[in-house]
Amino acid sequence: MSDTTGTLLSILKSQPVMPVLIIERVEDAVPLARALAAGGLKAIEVTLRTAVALDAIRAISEQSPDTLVGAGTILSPDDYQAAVEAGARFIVSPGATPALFAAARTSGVPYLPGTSTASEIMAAREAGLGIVKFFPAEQSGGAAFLKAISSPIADMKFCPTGGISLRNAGDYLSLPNVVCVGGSWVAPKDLVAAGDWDAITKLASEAAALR
Ligand SMILES: O=C[C@H](O)COP(=O)(O)O
Ligand SMILES: CC(=O)C(=O)O
Repeated sequence: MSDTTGTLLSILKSQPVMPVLIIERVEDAVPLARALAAGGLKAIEVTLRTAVALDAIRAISEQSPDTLVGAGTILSPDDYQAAVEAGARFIVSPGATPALFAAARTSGVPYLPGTSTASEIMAAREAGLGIVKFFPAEQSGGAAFLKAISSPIADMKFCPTGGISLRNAGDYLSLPNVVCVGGSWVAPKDLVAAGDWDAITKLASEAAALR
């Protein structure tokens, strides 16, 4: 196992649910991260889907010391580097490309690529990674896919994401090859817009108690 896979596994094993966040207003970043950490979800993924995402990652890494912030929706090596410079402690992408595997090889910051087929999982394994995202999980075969893949590709671990909520998270978390699940349900858009941080802490506590 590579050092970065070891680092990533210890981050992802520390909680059953990884919040996947789309932050529209930079001023929401720190209170949102603190609300999630108060509920027990300290590792979070801020997606690079908004203009303020890098500033949000920077603010969280500087002002929410209990949080371990990662960056999602990394589509290029430039995104990878910008996210690391902003303070991201791990990097997530919806799929994977040779350029991103190369960026990961030369970075000390671990990479969690998205996969949804046996060949993509094998390519990540060949690149030296021991854990990948399974995305979009529900649309790509769900828990049944991960159960089926565990026999031919027995040494890979997964963080399924996409279409997962409190209702079906247990189907994934009960599988031995699943380390945690990702999901946006712990930070709903309306609660973030309303600044209802207590409600988000409650959702995070429910999620943190899974498994
Ligand atoms: O793009 C989607 C995110 O990865 C999370 O998916 P979700 O909103 O279905 O939880
Ligand atoms: C969906 C996902 O994996 C990402 O945005 O990075």
